[in-house]
Amino acid sequence: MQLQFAIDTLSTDAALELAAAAAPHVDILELGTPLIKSEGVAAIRALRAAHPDKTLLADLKTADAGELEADLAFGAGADLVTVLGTADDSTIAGAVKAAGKHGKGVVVDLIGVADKAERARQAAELGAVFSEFHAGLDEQAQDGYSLDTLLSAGSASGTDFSVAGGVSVATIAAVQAAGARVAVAGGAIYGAPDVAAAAAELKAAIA
Ligand SMILES: O=C([C@H](O)CO)[C@H](O)[C@H](O)COP(=O)(O)O
Repeated sequence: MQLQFAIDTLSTDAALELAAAAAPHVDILELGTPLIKSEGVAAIRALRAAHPDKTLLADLKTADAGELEADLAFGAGADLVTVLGTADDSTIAGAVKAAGKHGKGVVVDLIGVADKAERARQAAELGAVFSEFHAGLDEQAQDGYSLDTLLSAGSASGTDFSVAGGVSVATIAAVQAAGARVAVAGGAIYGAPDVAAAAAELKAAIA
């Protein structure tokens, strides 16, 4: 299983600092949605320049104009982009078309999707490389939130999937046991006092 670091910061400088510390211990560097909204695709160019050989995921969470938005991010150096599972099939298909042009890939983010397993199967048919079983920061803050629901749905989907929703050192082994292709961790890394050590600890837990 791969480890993806969601860099949910607001400035490119902060993202570069976090990425430099965590990169040796993670497989995928994710430019978080807040970062891309704050800094634009210039942040993708900066991370690409600093990490020429690392897999970069731009968490665009595209809802419309899939081909246009994906093309922008791939052109700036992203290897993977996210499109919302709640978007129209044609939006996902458009992003997949752009991915084909650049030799890159699309991840479908299932945040807010009721039947995540079924939508993941549809996303695979539309050409997504995998789907992200995701509970966002707002859902995580609600009473009774549990990662287990995401893990069961991911396993039941029969697709390649990632999991995001407050993954931590306490839960990452369960993510791996559920059969995920990628575990996504944001706050557990960028919120730690020692970012490099936190990333290394997560990686060691799934080695
Ligand atoms: O995608 C995310 C969220 O919607 C904010 O943009 C996070 O990157 C994702 O949830 C992973 O972060 P943690 O939940 O803090 O691990």
